[in-house]
Amino acid sequence: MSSGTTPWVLEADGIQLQLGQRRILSNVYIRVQTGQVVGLMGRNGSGKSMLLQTIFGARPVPDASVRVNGAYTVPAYQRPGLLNYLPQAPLFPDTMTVVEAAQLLRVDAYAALASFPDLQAQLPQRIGELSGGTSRLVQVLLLLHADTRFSLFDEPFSGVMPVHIETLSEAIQKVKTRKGLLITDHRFTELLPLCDVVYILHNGRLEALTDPVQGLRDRGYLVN
Ligand SMILES: Nc1ncnc2c1ncn2[C@@H]1O[C@H](COP(=O)(O)OP(=O)(O)OP(=O)(O)O)[C@@H](O)[C@H]1O
Repeated sequence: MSSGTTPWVLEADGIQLQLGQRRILSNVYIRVQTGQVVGLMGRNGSGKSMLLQTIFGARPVPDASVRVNGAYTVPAYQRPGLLNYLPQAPLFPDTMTVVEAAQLLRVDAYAALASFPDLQAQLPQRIGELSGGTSRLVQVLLLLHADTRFSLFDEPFSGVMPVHIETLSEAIQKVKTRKGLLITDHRFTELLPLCDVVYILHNGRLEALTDPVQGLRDRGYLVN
């Protein structure tokens, strides 16, 4: 896939979400473009997953505007080749093999796992037979290499061992030359160096941090 010279821009605007008495998202605006990794930070329960689900289109909310290159695109998942989404929960059935999952996404599994030779040996295995961290890593790699303009990842590093996070981060850096990535993860120290833009979600409001490290320190997300 080639994104050409003009970047693609994915924007979500006016996102409001109320669950019971609680306002989860208040008039949220977020922007991701191809060539960027955008980090979404926030405390447990701040609404990060809800926001990703809303952008993807899995959670309809009133008055939400999701636009691609300025054109209204709701639900975004219906537009072929636009975006994919890794939820916190497993994406594929346990009985599916890694090869079958790759075929479903039209991904060359061998190429997608090229940075992880040990994983290539597990291609014929059922996803339910992989360890938790390996399963997570495989899912992230397959979605990362799928032919979409954008990928939305909800906790891609969850359960993945540090040395693999390092290799995965290198793969993300390579892929972002043709993709826009919106990533939320609590592994701030691993995620931050990858990010071109960092947003923080707090009390329903989304704020872009001009100095992400200092901004996260000031808010008590980073100790040092
Ligand atoms: N089905 C539901 N009904 C009511 N409230 C819900 C429901 N699902 C989630 N919530 C609440 O919505 C809020 C936002 O949840 P969300 O999963 O988006 O948070 P998050 O920022 O992704 O958290 P985490 O970092 O722990 O994954 C939480 O307070 C959660 O308790």
